[in-house]
Amino acid sequence: MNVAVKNVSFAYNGSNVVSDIDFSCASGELVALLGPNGAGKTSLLKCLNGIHHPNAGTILLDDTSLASLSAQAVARQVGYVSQHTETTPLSVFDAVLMGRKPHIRWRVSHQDTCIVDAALKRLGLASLRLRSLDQLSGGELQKVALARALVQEPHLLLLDEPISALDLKNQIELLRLVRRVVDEHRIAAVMSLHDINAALRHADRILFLKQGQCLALRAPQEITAGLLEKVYDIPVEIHCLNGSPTVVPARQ
Ligand SMILES: Nc1ncnc2c1ncn2[C@@H]1O[C@H](COP(=O)(O)OP(=O)(O)OP(=O)(O)O)[C@@H](O)[C@H]1O
Repeated sequence: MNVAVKNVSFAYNGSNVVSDIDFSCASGELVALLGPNGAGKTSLLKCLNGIHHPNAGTILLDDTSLASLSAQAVARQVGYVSQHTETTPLSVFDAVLMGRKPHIRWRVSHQDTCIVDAALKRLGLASLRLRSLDQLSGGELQKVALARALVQEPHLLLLDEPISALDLKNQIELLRLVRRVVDEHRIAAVMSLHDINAALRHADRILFLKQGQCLALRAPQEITAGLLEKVYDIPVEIHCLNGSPTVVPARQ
């Protein structure tokens, strides 16, 4: 799927928190959203999944306006991993199965349960299959949320800080998994992150937001220390480590 965001603005109570954002994300592309707290990353992601309605601009999913699609049609195409996962007494299996809802016609099929089991295995959640969500750790919940979005088989995957509660191994594995899904299934993905180095390693392009505005949209190798200083108001250095640009705090 190709996604085109054209001059999108969004406001809470009349005050813009996303202003005139313009970018595209092609099939097979992973765009990272970076920026300080409160920059508008979550608000922009919620515009992309139809939860929020922009007060200006348009979002096109393969030339179809998102605003013209029913909630069901959006759910068939767009998967969303939110920043906060609700804990309910549902089992892990049932919670992930809910991701199949947009595709289920009359009843859950054998194929649906196979897809769910495969996602649980892929994310290392098989042993927690029957555990209640309210008995999971924050990191396990984050992986359940990704599994639910993956079984939806979306054409556009939206991820809001998907690694914030994960340990190092799980962070690396989850981002590699997202990268693989994007590459293998040629889906488009937009992911907000606070880990700049993870974005540099995994994203094709990075959109920097500050106070709701796009400061830059660049490929990882085009990012400069000056740009990061402008975004985060703190001096940094970029060094090449194992062939990848890596950001560290500037020596004082
Ligand atoms: N429901 C709301 N009503 C009013 N203002 C809100 C609401 N939700 C968020 N905001 C404000 O909108 C702005 C953008 O918030 P948003 O959550 O999109 O930022 P973010 O970049 O995702 O932040 P973070 O990195 O801290 O998660 C912030 O100033 C925030 O205080």
